[in-house]
Amino acid sequence: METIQLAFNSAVPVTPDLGSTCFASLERSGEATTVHRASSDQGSGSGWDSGCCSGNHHGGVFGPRSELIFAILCGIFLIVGWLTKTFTDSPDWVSLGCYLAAYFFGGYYTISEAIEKVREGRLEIDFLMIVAAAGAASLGAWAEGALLLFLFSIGHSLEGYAMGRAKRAIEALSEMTPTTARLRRDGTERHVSVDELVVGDIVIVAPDERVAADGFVVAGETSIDQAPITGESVPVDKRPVEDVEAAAAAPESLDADHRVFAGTLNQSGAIEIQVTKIAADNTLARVVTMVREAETRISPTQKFTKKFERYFVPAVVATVVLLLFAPLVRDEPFHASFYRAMAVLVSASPCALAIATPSAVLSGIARAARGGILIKGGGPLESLGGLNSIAFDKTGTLTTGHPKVTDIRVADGVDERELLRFAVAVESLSNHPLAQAVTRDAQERLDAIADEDASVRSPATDLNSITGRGVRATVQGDLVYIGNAKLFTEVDGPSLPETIQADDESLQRDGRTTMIVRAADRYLGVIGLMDTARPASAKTISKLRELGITEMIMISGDNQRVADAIAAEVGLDVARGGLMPEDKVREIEKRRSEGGIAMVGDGVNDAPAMAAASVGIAMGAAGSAVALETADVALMSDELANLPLAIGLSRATRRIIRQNVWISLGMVVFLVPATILGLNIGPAVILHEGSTLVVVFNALRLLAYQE
Ligand SMILES: Nc1ncnc2c1ncn2[C@@H]1O[C@H](COP(=O)(O)OP(=O)(O)OP(=O)(O)O)[C@@H](O)[C@H]1O
Ligand SMILES: [Zn+2]
Repeated sequence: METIQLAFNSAVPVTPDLGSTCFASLERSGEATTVHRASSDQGSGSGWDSGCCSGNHHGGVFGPRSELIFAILCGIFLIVGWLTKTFTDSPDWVSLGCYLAAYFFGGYYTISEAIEKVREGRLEIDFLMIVAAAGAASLGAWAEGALLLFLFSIGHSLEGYAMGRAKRAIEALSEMTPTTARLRRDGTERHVSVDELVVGDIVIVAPDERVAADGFVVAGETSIDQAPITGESVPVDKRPVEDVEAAAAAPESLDADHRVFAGTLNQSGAIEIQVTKIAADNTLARVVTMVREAETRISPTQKFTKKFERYFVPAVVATVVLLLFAPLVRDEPFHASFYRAMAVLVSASPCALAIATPSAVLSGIARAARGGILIKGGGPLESLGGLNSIAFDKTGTLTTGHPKVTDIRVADGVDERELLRFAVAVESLSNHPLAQAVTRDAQERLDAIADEDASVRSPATDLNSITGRGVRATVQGDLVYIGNAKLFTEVDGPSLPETIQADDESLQRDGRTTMIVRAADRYLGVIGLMDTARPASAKTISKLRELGITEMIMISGDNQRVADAIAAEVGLDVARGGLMPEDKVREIEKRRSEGGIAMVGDGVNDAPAMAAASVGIAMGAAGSAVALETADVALMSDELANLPLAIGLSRATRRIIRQNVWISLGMVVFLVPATILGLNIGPAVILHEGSTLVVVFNALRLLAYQE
């Protein structure tokens, strides 16, 4: 019976059936994926359905390792049988008994699998093995038959075991979340299952405990090891939010020092958190689901190998049938021809080829996930490894995304307080990073220069954002516009006065992002903001350059001067400023045609550009559901520093895929003529299985990939 253990949520149908690509599955089951649900009697072995040559983990009397143990028993009986026959005078039935036992243990899983596949109309290599072994027995060549079964079963149980390892590396992620939480409700504390938690619950997290739910801190201070989610090695400090209601209303816009994620490890302080996501919906659960889905997406190389097999399989079948007619042209008994044909079939079965890419993709994705990088399938993984250009968004990607108000230039005859009040009223409705900075800093300045009661402030209504330009809202009946100079060339009303224009330009020359404020027909002034480059950006860029990324550009909606300043600071070649989202898309497409290009953004307003790129990479995806869903590659941490790891790993994966394809094809190319010319089925099986194992273990090296 073929089973695969889905450690949890067995409703997720995501098991690639590598088997459907295997030779000899005389193509009745051409579908790409087949689902094998866990059967309840299975142990903990999260096997991998490498279908092709079985390779599954079978449960059984010895638990999840039964298949391997059976294979070993087969080998032992084979040796004992051979020794007694060769070196003792014991009666024949002793060695025959041993061989029969060897047949039983070696053939048990092979037969049950072959039967199951034949029922599904698939004729695979296990069936051939049985035929060959039975043929051997009927000719009295018990030892040879047992050797075949032994080699076949040991090879495939090892292969299944190895693939299970890669699979477990992913499943391990999901085991990070605790199953129970300490819930405080109605003044009492009790342990409940995490599935019972609802949004708004207060959960207590003790020191050295894993956080039970996604949420934000409402009491206590601590630092948290977020490595399971973001791959960051340094714990992140956490402190309570100031305004619980506001935090609950918009948990996604909270800073990293308030938000916590299920599965991360609390360090020394006890904290209370308010739950923002139910268990099934938390970041880790979503990541695990996506990683599982990712494994099933077919990569370009896999497409190629499948196509190859479509032509290859019929060719081999034809050859084998021809070989069966050898006695017509050669003087040899039929069983010799039959054996040769079987040996050719084994040799030509592209098991190694079928598993070459999926094993590497699986290991690569698992290794990336451990580093806080979610790669959504073999496609993105392979494209990521082949990149030579990367485009970056500016705000929140290369810069911290937390701009500060640095300058306030008031127009002649305007009271600074008026400018600030309008700005705060309007921008408090927007959640653009610039707006957040204005709301915070201008309010602070307002508090400093005019000790007024904030409640008398007139609120703004009807906020409209004008993409790439700014915002519009109504305050006390006045239409207020805030945005860049371009905005005011496009909207009705008086055009930009020269003084304002001069202020705007002088601020820009100092590398400031600027916003001009106009209420009704009056220009009130210009606000200058500055965002600083992330400390890690420059180092990351130079690492990427070392990795051989030749072209790196910045595409920004901010003005050209700011774009240039930041680009120079972090070491980018080209900066394009003043771009609308559609300009960004055009910029990407222009470069895409010259080869692969990735777009790195924070996933909020960069979605079109990310979609246009060969690979869309989102940063800070742990904090943004949208970024997590839409990107091809999601860097869970809000750090660019993981990008070189992602690219290095993808390159290594591509390299290993290439090696694997050569190894598997090479073995077929060698074995087919060799068996036609007389190589025995025994060595053919050893080499065939050997190449399959080499391919899988080669792929597993990726699990240990270091930057
Ligand atoms: N809420 C706002 N208030 C004032 N001006 C704004 C606002 N939103 C956008 N702008 C103006 O529009 C410009 C472009 O904004 P947009 O959000 O498109 O930039 P972006 O492409 O995300 O920028 P970056 O490349 O810096 O990430 C800003 O530089 C600013 O001048
Ligand atoms: Zn095989």
